[in-house]
Amino acid sequence: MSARWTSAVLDPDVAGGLAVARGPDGFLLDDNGVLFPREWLKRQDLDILCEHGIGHFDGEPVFLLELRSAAVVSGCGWRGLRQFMLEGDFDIYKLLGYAAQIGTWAREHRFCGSCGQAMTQIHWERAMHCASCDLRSYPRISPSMIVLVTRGDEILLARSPRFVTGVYSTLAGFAEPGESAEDCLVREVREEVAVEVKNIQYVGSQCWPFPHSMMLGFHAEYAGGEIVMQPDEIEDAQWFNVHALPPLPAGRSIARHLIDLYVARRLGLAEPVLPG
Ligand SMILES: NC(=O)C1=CN([C@@H]2O[C@H](COP(=O)(O)OP(=O)(O)OC[C@H]3O[C@@H](n4cnc5c(N)ncnc54)[C@H](O)[C@@H]3O)[C@@H](O)[C@H]2O)C=CC1
Ligand SMILES: [Mg+2]
Ligand SMILES: [Zn+2]
Repeated sequence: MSARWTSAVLDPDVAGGLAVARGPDGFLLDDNGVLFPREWLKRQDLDILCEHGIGHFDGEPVFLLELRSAAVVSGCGWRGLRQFMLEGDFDIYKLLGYAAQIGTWAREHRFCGSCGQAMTQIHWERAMHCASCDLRSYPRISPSMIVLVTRGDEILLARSPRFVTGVYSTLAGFAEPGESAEDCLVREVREEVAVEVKNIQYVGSQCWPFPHSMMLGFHAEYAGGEIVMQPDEIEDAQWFNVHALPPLPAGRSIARHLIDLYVARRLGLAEPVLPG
């Protein structure tokens, strides 16, 4: 949610409004951006898998056209969601992050996971329904813990082989069934760097639509152990002094917020605000 964007379940059988199109290479855009007049967009040569009414932008109804394949639309190009996260209007990124999660979910829930029959959209709540066995499937959200571990002026950062060259970040991992947020955090830190933590403090949360994480951000203090890196997951992990930090994650990420917040407190600077 944001000042300009609010999600809502809208009936795609009602005409009009604006639409975004999502294909394998991201979202369609032209010089005016990603929001197109919906009826115009549907007249283009697009291979539409499904359509969902997703909310309102500046009061206008917005729909998602989820495409089966890429298409050429004259005067338009494609841009991945990550690019919108890194730069440009934050409200548009929020809208597209939501659209991407709904698109991924709709694509992966066309058939009932229980009996295998085709599912249909419910128009009064965000769910796919199986008429055959009455199962309802809701959008998938994956809780993930992310934690900045600190030891006085030092902070523990690590690199995954998937990261941009040189960038170090906070430790993160998906919750498993049976765990509390704190259990997950302690397990992930143990697994990834073999370090023990204490004084776990919740800081804040962030939707991370890559593809459907809900990041719960924490601060924790070092309690013991020497760094032992988890093979494959962690390429390098080090204690960095707050005065000599390596290249850090993107400005809008909660990873960056956790780091900036601790550094600000340590150095007595103004505290940053988590983009939400
Ligand atoms: N917004 C931010 O600042 C940051 C967000 N993240 C996100 O946090 C999430 C977790 O971080 P990772 O270190 O990658 O996780 P992780 O440490 O649990 O390991 C990733 C592995 O978990 C497995 N996995 C994938 N999806 C899963 C799911 N839904 N549930 C359980 N296991 C799953 C896969 O084997 C994958 O290779 C990712 O979505 C990542 O993009 C990570 C760091 C910063
Ligand atoms: Mg991890
Ligand atoms: Zn079924």
